[in-house]
Amino acid sequence: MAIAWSEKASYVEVLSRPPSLSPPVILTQDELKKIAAYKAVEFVESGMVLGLGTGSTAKHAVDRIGELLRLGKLKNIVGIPTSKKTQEQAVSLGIPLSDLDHHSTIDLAIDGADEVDPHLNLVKGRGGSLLREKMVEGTCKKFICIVDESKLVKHLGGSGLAMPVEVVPFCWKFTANKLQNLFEDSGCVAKLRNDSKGKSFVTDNGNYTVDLYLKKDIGDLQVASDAILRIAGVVEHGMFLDMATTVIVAGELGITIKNK
Ligand SMILES: O=C[C@H](O)[C@H](O)[C@H](O)COP(=O)(O)O
Repeated sequence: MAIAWSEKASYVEVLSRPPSLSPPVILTQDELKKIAAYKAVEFVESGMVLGLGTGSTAKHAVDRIGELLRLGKLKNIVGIPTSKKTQEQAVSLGIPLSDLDHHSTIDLAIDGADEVDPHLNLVKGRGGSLLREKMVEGTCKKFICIVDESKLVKHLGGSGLAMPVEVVPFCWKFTANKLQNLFEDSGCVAKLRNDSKGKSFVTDNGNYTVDLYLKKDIGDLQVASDAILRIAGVVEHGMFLDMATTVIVAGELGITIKNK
């Protein structure tokens, strides 16, 4: 049975719905993202230093944190945003902000993902952010990843969708060719990402993004990660290996919380 959206509650955790209640509404993907995000925010406590993620799922979590601060249900939160966009959102919500230079230990980070494998490894960056996310989420005590169930995969990178790599603009074609050749056996095609105006997409850090499209999965992820990072010109890639401590999945049958 599909999860039902309650008009009274901001989210619901139901596996079935009493027949006496009004007919359930099938949730949209965005509503599922919101459910996962709100669940994650239940782990936030006053006084925490929080990594604030980026993307359409993380946006719901940041909104919720802002709301709880405004209502006085959370106090003394410091947010470390993982992108300029999240920074703007947090500022608009009145969330006090800092950065890694001033807070090198983060209690909890909450962020979305593009793919999640059964070992809680992630692909991130299809929305344009990955480097700041990796810096922030790599230094937190707990990293809760929030997704709707469409993000679950058996193997990272095998979905035919982009595996993002942030590269320096200098001779990006050279770097893209190196990346494509590295994964030749997986039928890799490396493409520079463009923005909505058809110009090279520029990250928050002034870099470009090369998206790797793979026909097969890339085998051992740690080996692939190390090989990518050895290419001069690569800044960082979107595989977040062994980083998420918890993944909250919202789906048709309710919420699933997977812990490392
Ligand atoms: O670049 C974007 C980030 O890594 C996002 O967290 C990721 O793409 C998931 O985004 P969304 O929640 O919008 O699906």
